[in-house]
Amino acid sequence: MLKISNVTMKFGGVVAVNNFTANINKGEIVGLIGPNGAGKTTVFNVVTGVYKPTEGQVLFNSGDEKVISTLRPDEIAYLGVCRTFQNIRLFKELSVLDNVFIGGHLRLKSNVFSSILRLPSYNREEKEMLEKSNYLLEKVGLYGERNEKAFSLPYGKQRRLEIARALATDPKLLLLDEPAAGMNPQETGELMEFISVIKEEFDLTIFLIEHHMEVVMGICEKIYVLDHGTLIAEGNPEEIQNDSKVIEAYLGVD
Ligand SMILES: Nc1ncnc2c1ncn2[C@@H]1O[C@H](COP(=O)(O)OP(=O)(O)OP(=O)(O)O)[C@@H](O)[C@H]1O
Repeated sequence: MLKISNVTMKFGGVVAVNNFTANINKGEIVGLIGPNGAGKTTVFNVVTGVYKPTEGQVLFNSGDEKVISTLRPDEIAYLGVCRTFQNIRLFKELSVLDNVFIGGHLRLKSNVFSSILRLPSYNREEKEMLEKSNYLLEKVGLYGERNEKAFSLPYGKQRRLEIARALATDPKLLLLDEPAAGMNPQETGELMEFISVIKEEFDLTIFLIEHHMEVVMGICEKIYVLDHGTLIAEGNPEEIQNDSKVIEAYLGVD
C-alpha cells in the first residue's frame, strides 16, 4: 500500500533521513522507532507531503499505484493518507463534535456557493457528516462528551479525539505520531486495544511512531528502526528486540 523508496531528506547540511526504504502492506500495523532526532517525524512529513524528499520517492496504492511525493498535503490526504501529530493539534476552543465534523470536510462535495446558499445538496451532506461524526465519537468512546470543549478533555481522550478527527477523513492509511506520548500505563493499555479495534472496524493500515516499547512490540507486525536518519534494522518484534545494533543504539539505553 505504501512504498517509501530510497528517500533522503536534507535540511541544509543536516541529513535527517538517509536513503530510507520501507514497505507497508494493506492491513498491517507497522512501527517506526529510533532515538530522538533519528528522523522518524521527518519520514511522516515526507509521506504526508509536508516536505518534498531531496531524493527518492513515495508511492501509495489505493486501487492504482501513484507517486505521491510530488503531491500537495491536501492531495495526499484526499487519496486516503491521514495523520495525527506528536503534539496534540485539536481546535481546543471548539466542541468535541465540531473537531470531528471539521475533519470530515475534506470529503464534502458541495462547493462554497451551495454552502452559502444552503442548497439541499449541502444540507444533506452536512446532515450525513453530522451523523458520521456522532458515529465516530461513539466508536472512540467520546459520544457522551460531544458538547464539551476539546481542551477540557483529559489527555488520553484528546488523543482519541485526534484519531476520531483523522477517521472522519476516511483514511486508508493512518499515521500516528507517538499516540501514547504522555499516557499512563492504563491509558497506554487502552490505546493499544483501541488501535486494534479501529483498525478492524475501519479497514485501516497503520504506520506509527512510538517510544513506548510495550505498544510497539505489542501491536506492530513489522518494525523499522532508524538511527541518525539511517535504517539500522527491520523485522518483527522478536527480531528487533534481539538485534544487537538496535539494542546498542536504542533499546539498551532506554
Ligand atoms: N525543518 C527542519 N529544518 C532543519 N532540520 C530539521 C527539520 N526537521 C527536522 N530536522 C532535523 O532532522 C533530524 C531528524 O528530526 P526528526 O524530528 O525527524 O526526528 P525524530 O526521530 O522524529 O525525533 P523525536 O523522537 O525527538 O521526535 C534532527 O536532527 C532535526 O533537528
